[in-house]
Amino acid sequence: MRAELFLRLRAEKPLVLNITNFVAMNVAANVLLAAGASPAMACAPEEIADLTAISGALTVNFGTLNAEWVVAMRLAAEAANRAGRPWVFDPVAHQATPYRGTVVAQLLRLRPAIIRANASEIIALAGGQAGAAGPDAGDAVEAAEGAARDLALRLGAVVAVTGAVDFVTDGARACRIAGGSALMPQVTALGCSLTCLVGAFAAVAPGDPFEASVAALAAFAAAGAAAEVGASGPGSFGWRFLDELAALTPAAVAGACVVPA
Ligand SMILES: Nc1ncnc2c1ncn2[C@@H]1O[C@H](COP(=O)(O)OP(=O)(O)O)[C@@H](O)[C@H]1O
Ligand SMILES: Cc1ncsc1CCOP(=O)(O)O
Ligand SMILES: [Mg+2]
Repeated sequence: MRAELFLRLRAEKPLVLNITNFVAMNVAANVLLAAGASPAMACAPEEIADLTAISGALTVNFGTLNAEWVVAMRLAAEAANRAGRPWVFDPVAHQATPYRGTVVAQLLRLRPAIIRANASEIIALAGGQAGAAGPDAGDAVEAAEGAARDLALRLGAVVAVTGAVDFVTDGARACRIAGGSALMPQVTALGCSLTCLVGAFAAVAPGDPFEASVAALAAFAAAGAAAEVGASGPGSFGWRFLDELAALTPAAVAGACVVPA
């Protein structure tokens, strides 16, 4: 299934609309291009519904939030729902401020198909006490697995928690994905970029956000492990990672360590 989705992504090059943060815009566009998708970054409320309607999927990331972007995010999520397109939510550091907390509640009501976040963000989303307030995780993925299952059932969404070993669940099914590299959290916006890649896989997997999420995380795990070979730090890892994403094969995506949980 993962290899098939990857081949479909490469063949169809889906247009993926991303409302993402200033830090991630360039990084994520390069990640999507390297993986084989077609990225569009936008945030104007005036055009966001129109752009959503012509895109295969929408991703929403509120890392560098402001009031105008919140309007765009709501309009885009509503347009995605109207058009039957999946939308993926990355609530970066939503636990940091009351403003983010208000916005996260508004956006969750608009029914994301997939939530992709780190362990601290998922724990906080489920109402728990997170070990970090900023964009970097302060909790292990294992500590967020219960919260992820609860959220998936409560929201009717797939929840993908990332870290050293990722965890994906739709409330009924669950699996863990190992691989990647400890250098990944040392390169900014790779988590945000992964959210965009989850959107790309969701665009070519209509009706199966669970498999789409697993495939995207497996692709990152495979490319991350390969990029670590020969990398001497976060800088060289960053460009090697893009090269490895571009060089990914269906066999490498299928061969990633994915274990039912
Ligand atoms: N210690 C680690 N070892 C291997 N892969 C990791 C590690 N930490 C994060 N990753 C990978 O980095 C990517 C981004 O995840 P993460 O760092 O959790 O997101 P965020 O940047 O949103 O906090 C994911 O593919 C994840 O599997
Ligand atoms: C540093 C930073 N500040 C606001 S958004 C952002 C990027 C976070 O990226 P990621 O969640 O992928 O580490
Ligand atoms: Mg993040």
